[in-house]
Amino acid sequence: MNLNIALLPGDGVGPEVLAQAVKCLQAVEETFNHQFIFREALVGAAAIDKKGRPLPQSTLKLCQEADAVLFGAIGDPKYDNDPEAKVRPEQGLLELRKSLGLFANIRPVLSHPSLLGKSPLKKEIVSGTDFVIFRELTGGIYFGEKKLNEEGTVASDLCEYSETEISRIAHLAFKAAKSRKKKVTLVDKANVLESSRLWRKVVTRIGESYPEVALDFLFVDNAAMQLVLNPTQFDVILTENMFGDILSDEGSVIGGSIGLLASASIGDENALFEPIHGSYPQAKGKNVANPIASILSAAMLLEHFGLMEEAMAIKLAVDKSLRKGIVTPDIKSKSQFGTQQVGDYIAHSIVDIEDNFSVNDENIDLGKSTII
Ligand SMILES: NC(=O)c1ccc[n+]([C@@H]2O[C@H](COP(=O)([O-])OP(=O)(O)OC[C@H]3O[C@@H](n4cnc5c(N)ncnc54)[C@H](O)[C@@H]3O)[C@@H](O)[C@H]2O)c1
Ligand SMILES: CC(C)[C@H](C(=O)O)[C@@H](O)C(=O)O
Ligand SMILES: [Mg+2]
Repeated sequence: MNLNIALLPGDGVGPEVLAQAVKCLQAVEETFNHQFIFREALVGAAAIDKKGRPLPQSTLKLCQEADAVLFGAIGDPKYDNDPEAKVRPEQGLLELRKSLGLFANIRPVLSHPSLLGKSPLKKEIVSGTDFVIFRELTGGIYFGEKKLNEEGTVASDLCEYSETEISRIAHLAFKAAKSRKKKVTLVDKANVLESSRLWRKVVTRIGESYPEVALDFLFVDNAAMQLVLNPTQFDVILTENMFGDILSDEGSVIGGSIGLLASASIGDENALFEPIHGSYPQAKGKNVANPIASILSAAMLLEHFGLMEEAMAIKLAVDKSLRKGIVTPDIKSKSQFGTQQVGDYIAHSIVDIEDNFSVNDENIDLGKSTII
C-alpha cells in the first residue's frame, strides 16, 4: 500500500518519540513491502518560534493532503506559566482537530500482563483491564465561546453540544462495542449539566438500534472513582471532550505509565494518530521518554488502513520489549535503556517477524479491537 503520512513532531519529547514510531513504520514498510512517504511540518511552540503561529497554513495543507497524520506532542512551559500569553502551542492542536473534523478520539486502555506490578493499583484490581475511551474531540467546553470581561476579573467558557455532534460519535462507540464486550458506558454529569442531559437523551435513543449492546450511565465523579476501584467493569466508555481528557490520563495509571497510551483521532475524511501524553518538557533531549505510546499510535494508523497483520507485528514487538524488560525508566526505574534503544529494539523485532509470531504462540492478550 502507498501511504502519505504527515509527521508533526511538535515540542518537548514529541520529536524523540515520533522518531521511534517512524522507525517502526519503516520496519513495517521493509518487512511487508509497502511504500510510506513521510513529510514533516511544524506545529505548536516550534511553529510559533519559526512562523509566529502554532498551526501554520502550510502545516494544515500538508495534513489535509496526507492520508494520515502522525503527531508527537506540543506544549512549552514558557506558555504554560504565562496566563497572559496571546498565542499558545495547544491552539495548534485544537485548530488542527477542528479543521480536519477529527470528532472522535479513541483511547484504548490495557493492563499488560507483564506490567501488572508496575501500576500503583493492586494487581487483582487492574488484571484483565481492557477498555477503550471514545472521547468527543471537536465540541464541548474546549470550543465554546470564551469570554473575559474588560477588567479581567470574570471569565467564562461555554460548554455546548448539538445532537449531531453527540450522535456521530455515539454510533462509532456502539459499533466498536459490538465487536468487543458489548457494553457502552456513557460518562456525564447529567445531574447538573443540561448538555449532559442531551447526551443521555441522544445516546439512549441511538442505543435502541444496537440491541445487542448494553448501555449504562455513570456520573463523571463516580466514573473517576470506578476507574481505579474496578476498571475491568468497562468496555467502551463514551464521553464528552473534557471528561475524556481527564479520565484517559487517569486510565493510564492502570497500565503503569502514560507513556504507553496511544490514540486515534478520526473524522469523516481525515485521521490523526498521537500519544495521549504531552510534551513532557522535563525529559526533552534526555532520551528517557517512553516511545511506546507513539509506536502504538503508529499501529493504530495501520489498523485504520486495514493493515491488521502489520499493526499486529508492531504490537507483538512492543509486547516483546515489555516482556524482556527493554523499557524506559518510567517502567523500570533503573533501566539502562532510553527512548532510542527501546525504539531500535522494537523496530528490529518487527523486521524479525518469525520471532514475533512465536511470541504470540504464548497467547498474549493484546487487547480487544478498537477498529470501527
Ligand atoms: N497531545 C499533546 O500534545 C498534549 C497532551 C497533554 C499535555 N500537553 C502539553 O504538554 C505540556 C506538559 O504537560 P503535562 O506535564 O501536564 O503533561 P505530560 O503528559 O507532558 O507529562 C505529565 C507526566 O507524565 C509522564 N510522561 C508523559 N509522557 C511520558 C512519556 N512519553 N514517557 C514517560 N513518562 C511520560 C511524566 O511523568 C510527566 O511528568 C503542557 O504544555 C501541556 O499543555 C500536550
Ligand atoms: C494539549 C491539550 C489541548 C490536549 C487536550 O486537552 O485535548 C491534551 O491534553 C490531550 O489529551 O490530547
Ligand atoms: Mg490530555
